[in-house]
Amino acid sequence: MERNNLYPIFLKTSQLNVLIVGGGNVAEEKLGFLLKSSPDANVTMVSPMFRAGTLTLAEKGQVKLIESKYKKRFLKGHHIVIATTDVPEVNIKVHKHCRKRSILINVADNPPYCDFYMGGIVTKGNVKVAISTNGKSPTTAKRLRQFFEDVIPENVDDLVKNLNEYRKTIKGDFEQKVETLNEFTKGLIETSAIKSNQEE
Ligand SMILES: C[C@@]1(CC(=O)O)c2cc3[nH]c(cc4nc(cc5[nH]c(cc(n2)[C@H]1CCC(=O)O)[C@@](C)(CC(=O)O)[C@@H]5CCC(=O)O)C(CC(=O)O)=C4CCC(=O)O)c(CCC(=O)O)c3CC(=O)O
Ligand SMILES: NC(=O)C1=CN([C@@H]2O[C@H](COP(=O)(O)OP(=O)(O)OC[C@H]3O[C@@H](n4cnc5c(N)ncnc54)[C@H](O)[C@@H]3O)[C@@H](O)[C@H]2O)C=CC1
Repeated sequence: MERNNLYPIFLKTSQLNVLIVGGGNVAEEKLGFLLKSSPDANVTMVSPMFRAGTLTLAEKGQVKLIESKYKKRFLKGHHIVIATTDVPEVNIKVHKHCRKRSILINVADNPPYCDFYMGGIVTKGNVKVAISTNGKSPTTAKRLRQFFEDVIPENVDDLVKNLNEYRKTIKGDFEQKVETLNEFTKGLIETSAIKSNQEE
């Protein structure tokens, strides 16, 4: 069976600068998903035109809009770039410039030119789940995202917060703490395993 070898990480986008090249449909979609997951992300967009919806989204977040064609000087200070123009040569040029500068680049909807893929993302309080199909079926990533949005309970965050409090009260060395926390949370997995077996 093929397997997904990508390594997911959870970026602190408030400490990073993201550049989106282009201001059309795809740019707006990517910006929308980015801000949905990370409303505090620092984003700059460069494009000769922006959609009305993009302007609205930009007002809600830390988004700077530059009305211009792409120039490589706009890469300065950016850690991550998403290229979305409708001119393939421009996207490929952005890719080349980023590679030269070791900046991570995603050419939206163009897997061979992506250092990373955007994923389907579910956020429930402190809990976040990110989904990738290895670029094979973004639609499946979207459907799985919708599925997990439904099935992960809203109060999962209470569990995390309670365990965080409990964690502070446990005495003993690191190993004892790990053991206590594992013993305490064992039931969570067993209960759901029993439940799903019963449902089958
Ligand atoms: C490889 C990847 C690179 C990247 O863009 O990062 C990529 C590539 C491509 N997307 C395409 C199209 C569509 N993308 C979506 C939706 C999403 N696409 C996203 C990610 C990714 N898309 C990365 C892989 C993720 C993974 O590993 O699974 C999501 C998860 C996140 C996000 O966009 O932020 C977001 C859902 C978010 C959500 O809802 O939660 C839909 C569905 C819809 O809009 O209803 C369609 C139309 C239906 C279809 O075609 O499937 C095409 C064909 C373009 C063409 O036809 O030319 C390619 C190119 C190709 O596959 O070759
Ligand atoms: N719209 C969609 O759902 C999908 C689009 N695509 C592809 O993705 C690409 C982009 O699609 P859309 O966003 O819909 O196109 P679009 O035409 O809505 O947007 C393109 C954007 O790129 C900007 N742009 C053009 N040249 C530029 C330059 N030199 N520097 C900076 N910005 C520049 C334009 O001003 C515009 O804002 C196209 O190649 C399209 O074929 C692929 C899959 C789905």
